[in-house]
Amino acid sequence: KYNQEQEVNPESNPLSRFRNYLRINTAHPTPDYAAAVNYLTAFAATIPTLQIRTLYLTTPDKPLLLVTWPGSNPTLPSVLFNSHLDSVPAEPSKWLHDPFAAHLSDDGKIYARGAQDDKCIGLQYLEAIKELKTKLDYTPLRTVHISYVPEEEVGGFDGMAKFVESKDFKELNVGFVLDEGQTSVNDEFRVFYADRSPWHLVIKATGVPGHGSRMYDNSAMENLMIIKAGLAANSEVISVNPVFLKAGIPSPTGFVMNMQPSEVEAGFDIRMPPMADPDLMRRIIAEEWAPAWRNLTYEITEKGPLRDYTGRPLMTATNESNPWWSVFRQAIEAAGGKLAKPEILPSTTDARFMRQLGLPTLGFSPMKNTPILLHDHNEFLPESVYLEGIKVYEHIIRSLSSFDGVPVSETSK
Ligand code: MET
Ligand SMILES: [Zn+2]
Ligand SMILES: [Zn+2]
Repeated sequence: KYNQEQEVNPESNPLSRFRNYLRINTAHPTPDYAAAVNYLTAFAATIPTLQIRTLYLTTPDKPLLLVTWPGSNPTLPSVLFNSHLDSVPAEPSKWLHDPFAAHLSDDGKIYARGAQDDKCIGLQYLEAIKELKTKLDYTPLRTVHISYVPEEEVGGFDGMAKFVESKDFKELNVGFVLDEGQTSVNDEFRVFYADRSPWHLVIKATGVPGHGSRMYDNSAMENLMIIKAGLAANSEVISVNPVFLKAGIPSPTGFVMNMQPSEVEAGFDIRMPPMADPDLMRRIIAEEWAPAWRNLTYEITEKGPLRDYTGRPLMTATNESNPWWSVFRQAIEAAGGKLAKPEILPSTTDARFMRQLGLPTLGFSPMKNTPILLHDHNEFLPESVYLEGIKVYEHIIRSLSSFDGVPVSETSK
């Protein structure tokens, strides 16, 4: 039965399946979730014993696909592998190849939006299970779940945030989670024990309007310019990046040039590492970046949790106190891989919602010797890296799902 797909389409192999998945346009603002879910469902259905369910936690246009490989001891906590269905948008005119054509270059690179972030892992999970099941006839001890969630790239609020609150999630009895990670530019795989939490900050300056030729104090532009913003070098510090500016008085030919505006606005993407003190940050914004005495007002939107339900920073232990950590690390070694020192992810993933529950969650995508192109133009993944990733997941899924150690329910510290 598992050869059904090959019989229907003899051309079907891991690389063609990956490229076909990449051709489904799930980029915002109009992600085709239904097509992605149908595609993954059709492939998962070719692998024996997999159970497939689609959940609707918000509206019918935002499905969540759940694939389950039942373990021989279903009372043990399960292992969850997560990936998101959606992608950030792409600007086709700035790419070498159509971002939704999954073009294969002569040197073996697959170009597509989502190639690294994170359609690779979504299919690699299934390919690895297919190998374990159909070639090795392996049966897991613990149940293995794969979740394909919508809306990660817009904050996860209609996706993973709803899922972790659901009865369906509780019934999975999850003990450990692997979610997406990031590319490594050298020969070591990277692994992430925390994310940074995003804040959106909009600062609005008002000031005295006036003739474009005058040099007076307290203009809106001058007030905005006093904002102190810095660029961060690594993921352990708070980063503040300006992402938009709104200013000027529009005219039919562009902007009025000889009037100084009375209002200007700037938006910042702030990323808070898990140890950051949110109260201190709020105070710095209020007192130093947007002081009212300079006619500055501001609005902060905190896009997700910084602490778990017991008040602790959202970090997963990567030492002996977390038995899943050793199992994971050994699996990478068994696959012939080297692991870099665990890091905080500079960006943000749905992992934060699972860490908030106290679930040990690592961020990992098996991509090495590859430039970091997430959210960038010309995102690509070499075929060889994709195929090696399947082998790595075979080791990981096998090790985690056969781990018979005492599950620790509260291991995130
Ligand atoms: C705003 S929530 C995070 C969305 C996306 N994964 C990012 O890191 O930018
Ligand atoms: Zn991602
Ligand atoms: Zn992303």
